[in-house]
Amino acid sequence: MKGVLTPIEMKAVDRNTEYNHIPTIVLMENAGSSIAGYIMNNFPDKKKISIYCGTGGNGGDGFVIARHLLNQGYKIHLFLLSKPENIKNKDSKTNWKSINLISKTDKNLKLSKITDSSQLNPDNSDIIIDAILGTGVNGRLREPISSAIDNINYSPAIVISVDVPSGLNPEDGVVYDKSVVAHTTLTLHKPKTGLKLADNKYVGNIEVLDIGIPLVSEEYTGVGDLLKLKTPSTSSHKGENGSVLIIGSNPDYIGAVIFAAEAAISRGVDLVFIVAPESSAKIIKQYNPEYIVKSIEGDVLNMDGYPIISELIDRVDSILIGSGAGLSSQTGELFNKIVTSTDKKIVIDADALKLVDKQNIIDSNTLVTPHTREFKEFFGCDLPDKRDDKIKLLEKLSKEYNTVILLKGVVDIVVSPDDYKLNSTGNQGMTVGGTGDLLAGLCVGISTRNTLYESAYISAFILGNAGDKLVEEYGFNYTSSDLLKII
Ligand SMILES: NC(=O)C1=CN([C@@H]2O[C@H](COP(=O)(O)OP(=O)(O)OC[C@H]3O[C@@H](n4cnc5c(N)ncnc54)[C@H](O)[C@@H]3O)[C@@H](O)[C@H]2O)[C@H](O)CC1
Ligand SMILES: [K+]
Repeated sequence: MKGVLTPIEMKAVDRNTEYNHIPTIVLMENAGSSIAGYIMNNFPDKKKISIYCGTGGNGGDGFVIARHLLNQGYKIHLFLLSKPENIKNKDSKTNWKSINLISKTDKNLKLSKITDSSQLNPDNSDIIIDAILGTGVNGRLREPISSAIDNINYSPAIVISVDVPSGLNPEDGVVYDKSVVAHTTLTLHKPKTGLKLADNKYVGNIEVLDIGIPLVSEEYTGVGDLLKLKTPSTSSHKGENGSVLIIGSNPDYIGAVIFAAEAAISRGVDLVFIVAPESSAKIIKQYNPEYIVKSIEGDVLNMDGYPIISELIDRVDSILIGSGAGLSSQTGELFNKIVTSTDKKIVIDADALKLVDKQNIIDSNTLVTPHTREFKEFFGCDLPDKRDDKIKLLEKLSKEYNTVILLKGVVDIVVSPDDYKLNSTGNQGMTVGGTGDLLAGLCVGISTRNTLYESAYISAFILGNAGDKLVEEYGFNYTSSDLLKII
């Protein structure tokens, strides 16, 4: 598992936790109470505390912290840096209502709604808690947040930032406008990449607080991972939303490239080029006018097609080789030439796994998608029985051959040189022909805008999920065409 997360990876883990039946308000409660616990353990005697709150989840953490510290006898002045109706986050809204109610009854809590910076006065509390902005900050800091940050930075108080110092970019750690200068940053669940990249002056010492997110939310795929998909921009022109080249098929089997092409198109890919032997090219062309089909002379894919292929490689984002290509040595020569002559992303699937020499992928940017038997043939070694041993072996091979490995199985194991993820969606109905081509098509389609690693585990999740939906309706005898309709 990764030690630091980008904000979007954190959001995905958050969302996966909800998918794993833990409501997000529980995470906010855990965040707030663990931060309050840190304050009580480290500053037992500091009794006057200011908490500055924004309108998102970070602010919500602040409301929870106030509630817990009040119970420990602290005097709290809570500043909401907005009108309450601007609080969008549903969990923050709930905690706002509660802390607002408490302020009517508990004399140790003073609550101020700051809508204009003129309402801010020098802050002489012992401790200031910065719960203004966390991973959701974007753009120049608006008022009164901007002045509040100045106020905080001028004060002599010990400043504790919740999750991220407000104003610091949580991804790259850059201060584009201004940021709170924190004595300590209490980051939730895992450090965000920005904290590690930032000038330490802003972050102070980093403490990582657990908030009850189970390992499964990171180790396994979930709906949260779909948040990582780069959505096609509406104002895009043809080809901006990704273009792929699929090289496959042989006279006996043309369905593979069609399933792969349709799956890629289902992910919003604009341009699908297909290179096939002339005998199958004619039929493929008729299937969908969207395809740009180039045919190669001869019955099977061979080196005569390399000139047109290398031209197309320059025009696309990602390449898929193997779908129903057959096992002729001429095709093998072509595939090995392709993997050694471009640094574009390449998905090596199906028959290509029997034709490409693993030594040839080391300097390329590849994803291999074997099932158990294809794995043994491609890597020339057996798979251990225990899953942890499988993961260790896959991590070793992934590093050795600089490739992402999607090992298909009841639980798919996806391994990159620096991380792994498991996918448990799907069912035994998925063994029907064509599902591997759909998966490869999803991978090459998603990889036009995401990494090969993300595309592999997100594709496995999407396809398995589609299969699970079909089982509910049809039992196990569904077809790949049914799957295609769902994805
Ligand atoms: N698993 C977890 O990590 C948990 C995290 N939690 C906390 O939630 C925040 C993320 O919440 P989110 O609502 O996505 O974003 P923020 O609260 O950081 O800010 C969004 C909020 O702020 C406004 N805003 C954004 N940019 C600006 C700006 N430039 N100027 C002014 N205002 C701005 C925006 O309008 C939004 O209203 C995370 O950091 C944690 O602290 C939860 O506790 C749950 C578990
Ligand atoms: K903050």
